[in-house]
Amino acid sequence: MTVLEPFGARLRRAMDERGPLCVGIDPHASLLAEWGLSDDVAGLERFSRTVVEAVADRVAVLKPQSAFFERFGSRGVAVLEKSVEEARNAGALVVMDAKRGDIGSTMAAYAESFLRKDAPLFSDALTVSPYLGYGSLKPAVDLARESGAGLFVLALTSNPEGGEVQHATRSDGRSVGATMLAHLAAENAGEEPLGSFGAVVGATLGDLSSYDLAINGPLLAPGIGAQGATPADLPRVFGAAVRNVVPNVSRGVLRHGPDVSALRTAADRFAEEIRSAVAGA
Ligand SMILES: O=C(O)c1cc(=O)[nH]c(=O)n1[C@@H]1O[C@H](COP(=O)(O)O)[C@@H](O)[C@H]1O
Repeated sequence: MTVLEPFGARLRRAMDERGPLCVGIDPHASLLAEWGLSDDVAGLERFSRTVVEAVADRVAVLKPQSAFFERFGSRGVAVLEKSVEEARNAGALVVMDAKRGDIGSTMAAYAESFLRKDAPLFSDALTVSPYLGYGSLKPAVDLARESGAGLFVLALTSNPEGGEVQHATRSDGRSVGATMLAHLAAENAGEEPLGSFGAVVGATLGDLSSYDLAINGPLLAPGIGAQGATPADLPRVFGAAVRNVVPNVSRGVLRHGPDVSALRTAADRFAEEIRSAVAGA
């Protein structure tokens, strides 16, 4: 089996070559309807194929949201498998957005599902939740390292409800979100050109200058488009860390379908706005 180069190195190269945009594959029932597709496996397959065809050859990352596929049971998961394969074949990195998190022994099984190189759903990286304790993610960290894959750990999420957990202060005065960032910085120490263990930090959060975002790893930044953030917000939110930001746009691009060239144009427009915002930072 070929050994993959570490995810962080592959991601850095993809960001340099294609720009950092991540397009989400989020087949909401409402989007299937807007695209004139049926709310079934055939509609799901057409939707996902169209997004891959439109953007997998031009963006650094595609992020399928697993729930929208799981909704259709095993046949939906089969579509997800195919989408991952097609997107990777077209040169995009795939971040599986499944937000897994469990006690360590069960976490090992989730890791086997997404991070073992020959698993049917193997993805370049996986979103994970550390709220059973960062240490519970160890099996995923270990297998990701072995496979050349990565993780995106929920640190400061884009939704307004996240603060009650993530901004909570520990007895040592550090917030829970900052603690997750510190764990990731330790994971990525010494890695070049970029570590493989990223944080999810919402682009919607405003000024994050009180957080140390210098984790030497990627920062997946959802919230642009439908949740109200814009590419122009990125330098203000992320400061010097903006060069490691992978901004995600899902509905902001997807609402332009089903026309392939309209989807491409929308993705290109976001990519260009992101490029100029980051260049001016
Ligand atoms: O991990 C994520 O991707 C994620 C974390 C977060 O804090 N906020 C967030 O919106 N997401 C995901 O990012 C995508 C955002 O979609 P749009 O709001 O349509 O651009 C969805 O798939 C969310 O599940």
